[in-house]
Amino acid sequence: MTSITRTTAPDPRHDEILTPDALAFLARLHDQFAHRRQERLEARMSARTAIENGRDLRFLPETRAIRENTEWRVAGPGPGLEDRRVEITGPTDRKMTVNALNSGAKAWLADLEDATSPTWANIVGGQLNLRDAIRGEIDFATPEGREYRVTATETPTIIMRPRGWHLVEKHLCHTDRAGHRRPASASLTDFGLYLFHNAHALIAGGRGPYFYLPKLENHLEARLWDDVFTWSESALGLAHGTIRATILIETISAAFEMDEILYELRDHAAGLNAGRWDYIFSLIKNHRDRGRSFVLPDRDRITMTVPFMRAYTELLVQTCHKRGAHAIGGMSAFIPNRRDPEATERALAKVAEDKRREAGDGFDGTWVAHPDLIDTARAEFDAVLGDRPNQVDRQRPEVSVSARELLDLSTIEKTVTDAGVRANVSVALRYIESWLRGVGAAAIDGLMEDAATAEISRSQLWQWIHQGVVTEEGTRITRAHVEHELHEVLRMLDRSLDDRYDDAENILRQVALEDGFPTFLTIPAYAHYLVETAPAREPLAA
Ligand SMILES: CC(=O)SCCNC(=O)CCNC(=O)[C@H](O)C(C)(C)COP(=O)(O)OP(=O)(O)OC[C@H]1O[C@@H](n2cnc3c(N)ncnc32)[C@H](O)[C@@H]1OP(=O)(O)O
Ligand SMILES: O=CC(=O)O
Ligand SMILES: [Mg+2]
Repeated sequence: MTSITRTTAPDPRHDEILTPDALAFLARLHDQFAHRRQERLEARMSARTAIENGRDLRFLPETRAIRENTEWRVAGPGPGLEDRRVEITGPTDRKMTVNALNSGAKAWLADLEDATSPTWANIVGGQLNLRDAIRGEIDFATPEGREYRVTATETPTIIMRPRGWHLVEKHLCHTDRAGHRRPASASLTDFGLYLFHNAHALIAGGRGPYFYLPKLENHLEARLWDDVFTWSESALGLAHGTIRATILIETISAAFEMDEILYELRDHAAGLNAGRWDYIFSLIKNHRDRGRSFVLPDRDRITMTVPFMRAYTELLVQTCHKRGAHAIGGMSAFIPNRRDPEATERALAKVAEDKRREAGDGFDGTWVAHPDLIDTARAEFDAVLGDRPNQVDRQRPEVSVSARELLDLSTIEKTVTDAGVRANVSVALRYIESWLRGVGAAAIDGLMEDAATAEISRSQLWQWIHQGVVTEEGTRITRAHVEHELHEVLRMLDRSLDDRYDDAENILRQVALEDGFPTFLTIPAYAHYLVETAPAREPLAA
């Protein structure tokens, strides 16, 4: 008998999400797909080893026919997804949920990935908030008496982003037919609970169960998601193709398989998104041992206009429109500050520039991190789209991107500065501290920081140390130098008795200063710091 078991004592409202039927659905999902997830994760390790050993990524010869076949198209937008010109992203706590629903954006990426610290309270609480929001029951008041109410006449279409395949959910355990007990897959948990509780209500409301799929590395991972969708539709009595997915192209290997990823998910795919921050992280991570030619400059110098980033976004728009899929732009990290009009003006100018370029390149919509950015982003897309809901019909036959261009860092100016090292230490440390307190997206030095941007900071530190990079000022970046910077940053912080800087420092040391390179900082950080101990073990479903 297979089962999903909770490893923590129940919280009364959590029982509305972790119902016996929902857990039984999760158990069946895991019976079907847990072993295939494991296979895909093992395949990731061998792919990485090949790159480490000098093999360059390439367009796959064995899938050439899929790329060259001009006939096939994807399902395209489901109801409520036709016009996605501005999408707001953010975590799913109750306040953010109400604010996102009132924001005026066309869609809301309700995020359990980069912007969420996966504490058990955030994960189940997020599911509760989504469930309440979809049923129009999300209004609440803070203890101080501030009331939050959904007042918008038209709320954004909700697109939920489950956690990536690499993560586990240790507060649920799956026992398979052979009696092996393992932590649940975070992706299957997030996807399964959301679909189980909300699919029928979403459809009744004229929209549907829509997902962003994060951190895919290749088309076989897309095939796994497609099989998960098809199986789940059948299990829950939904018509095949009801689920729609927008797939993030945010790993360097996925950039070589955009057509193939859309093809695998063609009955469910609505679009691709250019997830720039994880993309940069993935480029660094996979080539970290490949010598100086893969070293990148200070984080703030890796802009969207450097040639390898342009090659990636141009290819993405071209591929999407060829297949009838939406191309959705990414996140400018500049955020406004309601207490600082000048900083806000600078951020709005940066965001406008970013969105103007995306709309001009053919993207159909874009992301913003903050409600005060919506008007700015919308104006740039309105200028290009006018009354049209999207520009999917705009083909880009003139675009021709080679494998070499996706990987060519030779034309980028590679300056690393002392300030760039200090900024990476400071941002990574402060972000991890926030994440440990359960806050997965934070405004730090005027920028939006989340798990993806923090990964860039820590992986640059690792790579600069291992490649013996010397800064513009002549400092050799060694472990001792980064340790020194870490002490300086810690010394200058405003500390409080209940902050988590000691733990954050330990994590940063582990993920940036040791010889080993954890594939994601959130894996060890989650296992050691976010998992609650188990006061109760309660078998719930069979
Ligand atoms: C790499 C990627 O994956 S990008 C996608 C993942 N990252 C994200 O989604 C980040 C989303 N953005 C955020 O989380 C926030 O904007 C932050 C953390 C960057 C800044 O948040 P704050 O410090 O609260 O900003 P600020 O104080 O200016 O917020 C003003 C109001 O706007 C609300 N707000 C800010 N951002 C958002 C958002 N993304 N969604 C909904 N409401 C928001 C705040 O809740 C606050 O509401 P209140 O007046 O009721 O208190
Ligand atoms: O998820 C988005 C990214 O930029 O990373
Ligand atoms: Mg990402």
